[in-house]
Amino acid sequence: MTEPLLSVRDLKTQFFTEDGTVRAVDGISFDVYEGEIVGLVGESGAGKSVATSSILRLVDSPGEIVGGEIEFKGETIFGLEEDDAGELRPRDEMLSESEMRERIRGREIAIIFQDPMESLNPVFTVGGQLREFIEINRDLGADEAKEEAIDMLREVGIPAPESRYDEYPHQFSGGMRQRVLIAMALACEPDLIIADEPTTALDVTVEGEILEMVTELQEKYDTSFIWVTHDMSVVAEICDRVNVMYLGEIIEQAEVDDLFYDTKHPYTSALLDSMPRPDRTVDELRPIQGVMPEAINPPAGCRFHSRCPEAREVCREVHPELRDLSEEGEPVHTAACVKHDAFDVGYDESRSIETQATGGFSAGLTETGGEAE
Ligand SMILES: Nc1ncnc2c1ncn2[C@@H]1O[C@H](COP(=O)(O)OP(=O)(O)OP(=O)(O)O)[C@@H](O)[C@H]1O
Ligand code: NI
Repeated sequence: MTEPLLSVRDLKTQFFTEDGTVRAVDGISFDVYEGEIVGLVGESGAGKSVATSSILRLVDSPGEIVGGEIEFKGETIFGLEEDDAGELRPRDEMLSESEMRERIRGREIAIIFQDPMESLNPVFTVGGQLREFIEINRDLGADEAKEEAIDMLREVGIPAPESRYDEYPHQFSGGMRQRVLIAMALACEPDLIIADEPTTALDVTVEGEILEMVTELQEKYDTSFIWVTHDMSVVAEICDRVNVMYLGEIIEQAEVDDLFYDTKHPYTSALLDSMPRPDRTVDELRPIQGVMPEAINPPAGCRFHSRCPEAREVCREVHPELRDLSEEGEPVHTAACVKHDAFDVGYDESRSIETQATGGFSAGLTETGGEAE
């Protein structure tokens, strides 16, 4: 197998707040290979955005990447080592802040956010902003950059790009603005585009059109994507491989078809049951029970046990690491759930517990779990 374009290993990012340490990203590992769209999916607060800002080293105080490694095209975006005194310090080969700013962000790794108005300036024309961005990042002259900007607008499906070039962001619809941001992201021909819920605020039809366009552009440019979403139907539509996040951890990792048709983690099943599907009526939708606990004090054992319909006593005690559960010769499919035989921690013999998913107990009672033994 070829080397991954991006490799994230045991990444940990925390926020040091007055209330305590928020373990927003708590030891995640995943790879992105050339030309694939990798999903990062999970409910609000799972740590998806913190994970992506960590990859760009854009985590601000009181947040900090406290551990792990991020390698991109053989270079170290993040990595620590112990010095002679046993203190952790950045490795020598770690890219400097100016290298990140001037060479990596925007050029080699582009990012698209949910709200295009965060990235577009309302007082300048759309075309002007795109042209300036191309001028700066690709060292082109103004005329050439303008031509390129119009081409890019056409490429992302803006009708009559020559005349729309001179319009202001507020004259564009939400979907059109998001297309402009995709044009901006593609303009520098980056190797990787990180898309953080770019279609979440749009209506389903517009979202569908944009996802279709991205799929086409992805094939044309062979760009890799990390696609952040809380929506499994978006995953189904666009991703090649998926990482499911829960409370700072990745709990299942698989190719998209395997994730949908051979689901291994109860949280993934719950996410899938909560999403509309063509083969089900709306009445059959089952929202995930309970709320995600705080990332300041994650529950012991499996972090999902307080909401899991299949939880047993052992789930309160054993904190499962991701394990590959695929058959020999099959693509890797990892999950962090002890109900699978591969974990061999006595799940079958363990007694079922009541959780928010089975009814009966409040979040407080199941999380402390004191009366179990
Ligand atoms: N600046 C901050 N200070 C303190 N905690 C933070 C900060 N930013 C994020 N967090 C916490 O980190 C955790 C992960 O947040 P993150 O924004 O990554 O979630 P997410 O999966 O992107 O959710 P959403 O779908 O709502 O965007 C949450 O518990 C959040 O409260
Ligand atoms: Ni987010």
